[in-house]
Formats: sequence, C-alpha cells, structure tokens
Amino acid sequence: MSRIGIFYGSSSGVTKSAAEKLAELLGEDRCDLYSMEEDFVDFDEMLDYDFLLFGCSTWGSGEVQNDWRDPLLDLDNDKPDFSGKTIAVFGAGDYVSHGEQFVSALGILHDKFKARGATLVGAFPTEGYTYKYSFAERDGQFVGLPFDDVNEADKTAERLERWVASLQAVLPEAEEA
Ligand SMILES: Cc1cc2nc3c(=O)[nH]c(=O)nc-3n(C[C@H](O)[C@H](O)[C@H](O)COP(=O)(O)O)c2cc1C
Repeated sequence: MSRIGIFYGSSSGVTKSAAEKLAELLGEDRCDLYSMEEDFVDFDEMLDYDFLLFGCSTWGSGEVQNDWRDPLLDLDNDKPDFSGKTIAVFGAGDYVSHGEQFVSALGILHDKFKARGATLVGAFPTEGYTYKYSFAERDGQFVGLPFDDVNEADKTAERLERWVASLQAVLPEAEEA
C-alpha cells in the first residue's frame, strides 16, 4: 500500500502536533493519522501499511508515552511480523529537565520494531541538540527525529522539514490522482 500510516502517542499534544505537521508535509491525501489512545485497536491496522511513522514522547525516566505501553507489551507477546515494513520514529522530549534520558522512547520503539523484522529509517544528526544521555542515540545519530517544544519550540518546524526531506528517498511513491 502506498499510503503512509502515522501512529502517535502524546500526553500534552506536542507529538500530536508534530504528527499533524508531518501529515501536512508529506501530503494529507496520502497519510492516515492514528492516535494510539483513541484509534489503535491492534497491529493489523499497522500491518496494512508498508511505510509507517511512529510518534512517541518520553515520560517517566526514559519511558514510552502511556498509550504505547500496552501495545509494546502486546508486541512482545504476540510477535506480529513487521518484515517488509519500513518505519521511522519521532517524538518530543525535554533536554533541560530530562536531559539524562532525552527522547529515550525513540530508542525503545526503534529496538522493539526492529526486533519484529521492520526496517528502521529516519536517523537524524545529533548536532544542534544538548543532552547528557539518550537511549535514542546510536553511532552518533538519533534513531529518529527528536524535538523539544518545552525549551526550543522555535526549532521544531525546521527539524520536521529537514526530516521529511531526508525521508523522501525511502518514501513510497504517491499514487496518481
Ligand atoms: C513527569 C515527566 C517525565 C518526563 N520524562 C522525560 C524523559 O525521561 N525524557 C525526555 O526527553 N522528556 C521527558 N519529559 C518531557 C516530555 O517528553 C515533554 O513534556 C514532551 O513535550 C511531551 O510530549 P507530548 O505532549 O507529545 O506527550 C517528561 C515530562 C514529565 C512531566
């Protein structure tokens, strides 16, 4: 399927806004937005798509946003097959109050879906970010797109645009109108 499925979990709306902006940048006519709280039923919905964007903010101390918790437990138990699926992850954090686990949820999602056979794309440079530690940092890059609207909201729009530009090469071709 050439449509793009965007599934997000967001407690105060920051990752939700980013998900909506991503749909706008990618083309709303080819994106389907799902709130993990309101719309997610089971993994079959995700498996309808070959290309998926997963949004998840970080809470607790380096934990996934609440609406992703049970689905990730189900993922471990049910072991759905994500091979052939391409996934990119994005999410909000706070580098000032939580810089010791900055956007670590992205690393958790990345690892969980990679373990289910998905191809993870959308790594983003760490340049321009400040933090002490992030489980989302691998080999000097973030595994997906982080943003911090608590402390540097002015940078988010440009980061989203750069990320979408970097994804163009791996995106499915848009269907003819
Ligand atoms: C209790 C609490 C714990 C948090 N823990 C983290 C954390 O471990 N890492 C991080 O980067 N941000 C952390 N944050 C910051 C949130 O991720 C940030 O407020 C984000 O904008 C929330 O996005 P959302 O509205 O999409 O859920 C925490 C915030 C609160 C209030």
